[in-house]
Amino acid sequence: MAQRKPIVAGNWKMNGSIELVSEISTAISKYKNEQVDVIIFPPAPLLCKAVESGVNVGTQTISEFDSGAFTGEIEAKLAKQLGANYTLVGHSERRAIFGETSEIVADKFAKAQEKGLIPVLCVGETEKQRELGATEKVVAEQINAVISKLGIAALSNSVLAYEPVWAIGTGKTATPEQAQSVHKFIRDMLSTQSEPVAQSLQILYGGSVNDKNSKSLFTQPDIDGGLIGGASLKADAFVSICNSALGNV
Ligand SMILES: O=C[C@H](O)COP(=O)(O)O
Repeated sequence: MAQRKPIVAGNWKMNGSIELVSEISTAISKYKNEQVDVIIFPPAPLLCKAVESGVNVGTQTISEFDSGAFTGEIEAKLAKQLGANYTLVGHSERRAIFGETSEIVADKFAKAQEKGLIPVLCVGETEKQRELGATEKVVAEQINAVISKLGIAALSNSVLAYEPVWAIGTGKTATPEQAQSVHKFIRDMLSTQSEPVAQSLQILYGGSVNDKNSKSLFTQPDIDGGLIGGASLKADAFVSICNSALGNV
């Protein structure tokens, strides 16, 4: 089986402060040469502060357009120049609140890669969709929107995050077995198109991950770390989650 380096990513959403950048960057500086990649996704106004602090940084979304009359948007080329290395695309809050369709998400994914950012493609089903037994169908459609536009090879320079919408910010984490089952489904689905891409792709779990449940999630064979919301805003909890990705908690 391919060795995949774990990633622990903190999505601050529209939270945080200059002080928090300083606190978290100090707390996670010890992971620089460790066997885990730690990435912070601060709100856009904190991007430069976060880069200056020395942490590995991504944006929470990116425009599918090049520069121009797009008030409020984040340009991929500029984000890269400023020091971002990653961007989230298709987070469920962007899909649900800001109307991003899977086609728009695929355009954003393409623009990110074109400008040198690594896209972290977020996918996941709602509670209703899970109840209807449509989890795999929904996740497959969200991933296939990118593959149809760019081909399977595009996924080799990206990260995937499975985030069941019902588990986000609710305290209702998927069980390790539930999460592993969807991660395995994704890897099996991709392996029908490219075994090397399927085996090397890092697939993160997100949804109410905390310092108590991270280890049992991260030790699942197809879970390669986490995309952390609320718990990434607390230095102690976030450090503990990073440690569990290293397997030393
Ligand atoms: O991007 C992160 C996810 O939305 C998870 O958020 P949460 O850890 O607060 O549930």
